This record gives sequence, structure tokens and C-alpha cells, in this order.
Amino acid sequence: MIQVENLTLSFNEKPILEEINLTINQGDFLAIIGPNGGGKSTLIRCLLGFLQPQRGKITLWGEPISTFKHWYKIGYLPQRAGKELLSLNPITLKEFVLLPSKWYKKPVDTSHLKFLIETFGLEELISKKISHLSFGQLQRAYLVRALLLKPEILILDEPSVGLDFVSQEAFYQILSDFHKRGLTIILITHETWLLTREINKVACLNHRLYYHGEHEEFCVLAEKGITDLPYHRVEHLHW
Ligand SMILES: Nc1ncnc2c1ncn2[C@@H]1O[C@H](COP(=O)(O)OP(=O)(O)OP(=O)(O)O)[C@@H](O)[C@H]1O
Repeated sequence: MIQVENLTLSFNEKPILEEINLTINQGDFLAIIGPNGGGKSTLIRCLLGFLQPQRGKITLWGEPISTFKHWYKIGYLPQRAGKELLSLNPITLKEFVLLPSKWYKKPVDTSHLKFLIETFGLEELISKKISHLSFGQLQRAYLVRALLLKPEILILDEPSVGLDFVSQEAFYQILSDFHKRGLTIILITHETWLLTREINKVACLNHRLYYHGEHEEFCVLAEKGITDLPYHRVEHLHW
């Protein structure tokens, strides 16, 4: 679905991504882990076409990113998503979650919308102004928005930051359910305890991609303490 070859990007001549090679296949539930500033969000922003790398190639469903037009196939929950709302007009939650249908001129499947609203427990809030929602409610609204057009890939940049433990549990359970139904998921996370869940692939990024492989193999390597993760010792991963 996504192929990244030799991706290299610098900001002000400071290398942020160096020679990244990565393939995302259908059915992957990939966790991208790594230290603050390691380039995780930058990589995602390249995959979404927001940033252009200085070197390398990105292919989406076999098509070069420069000519790719089917962006509705990718749902995206940005990091600290709530911030964006400060500059938004006072629209309702319903108007907010329907935005992708306007952006991509795609009809909404109303039964799918109903399913998403119920799944994320937003029925009571549907007419509420988006600016009046709590952070956790906003996160769920972003998820509905990201899933509205039935994307094939969902990309989440630290989605559970700020959610209480019970909400996190519920949130990841829902993600697992979507994955079981065929959704491919890319998740940037610092919550390494999550790696015992539905996640089946792991990528460790600190400017370079230090590991990309099966989750099970990663756990074995990590337990033996022989994974060469330069940003911290494996013992410090609390899963
Ligand atoms: N637009 C930009 N201009 C200049 N530098 C940038 C820009 N965006 C990001 N950076 C820098 O690139 C580096 C990588 O940032 P990025 O947000 O990709 O890291 P991250 O791995 O997602 O970190 P975190 O775990 O803290 O979210 C950081 O040093 C950041 O300051």
C-alpha cells in the first residue's frame, strides 16, 4: 500500500530522516516508536504529502505520491489534534465529522456514520459546538472524521495522549476491532506497553530506521536485550 525508498529529509541542513526504507502492507498494524524529535511525525507528514523530502521516493498504491489523488483512502489523526480547533469556526460536531465528504466530494454512507457515532459514544454530543467538547470527546470526533470515508489506512499520531486510562483502554479496543475488520493502521506511540496488543509490526525510528519487522520478533530481540536501539536500552521499554 505504501512504499518508501531511501527517503531523506533535512530541516535547515539538519538531517531529520536518513535513507528510510519502509513498506506498509495491507493488514499491518504498525507501531512507530522512537525518541522525541526522532522524526516520526515528519515521516508521517511526508507520507501524507504535506512535506517533500529532498531525496527518495514514496509510492501509494503503486502510484508516485506526486500524482496520487485518492487521499480519501487515508484517514489521519494529527498529533495534539485539538489545537487545530482553536482557529476553527464554531461548527457542530456533526459538521466537523462530515468535513471529509466536502473536501473529497464523496457521498456519506449514513449508516456508516451512525455506526461510527455510536461506536465512539458521541450520540449525545452530535449537535454540540466542537469548541465545547472535552479533549477526549474531541479525539473521538477526530477519529470519526478520519474514518468517515472508510479509508483503507488509518494514521494516528500519538492519539491517546491526554486520555485517561479507561478511555485509552476503550480507544485501543476500538482500534483493534477496526483492524480485525481489515483496516491497516499506522500508530505513532510512546506507550510501549501497547506493543503487546493487536500490533503486528514495529518500526524504531531515530532519524534512521533502526528496526522494522514483526512485532513478535521485536519482542524476542528486546527480551534478550540485543536489539540495537540507540535511543535507550531495551530494558527501559515497559511492556
Ligand atoms: N517545519 C519544521 N522546521 C524545522 N524543524 C522541524 C520542523 N518540523 C519538525 N522539525 C524538527 O524535526 C525534528 C523531528 O520532529 P518530529 O516532530 O518529526 O519528531 P517526533 O519523532 O515526532 O517527536 P515527538 O515524539 O516529540 O512527537 C525535531 O527536531 C523538530 O524540531
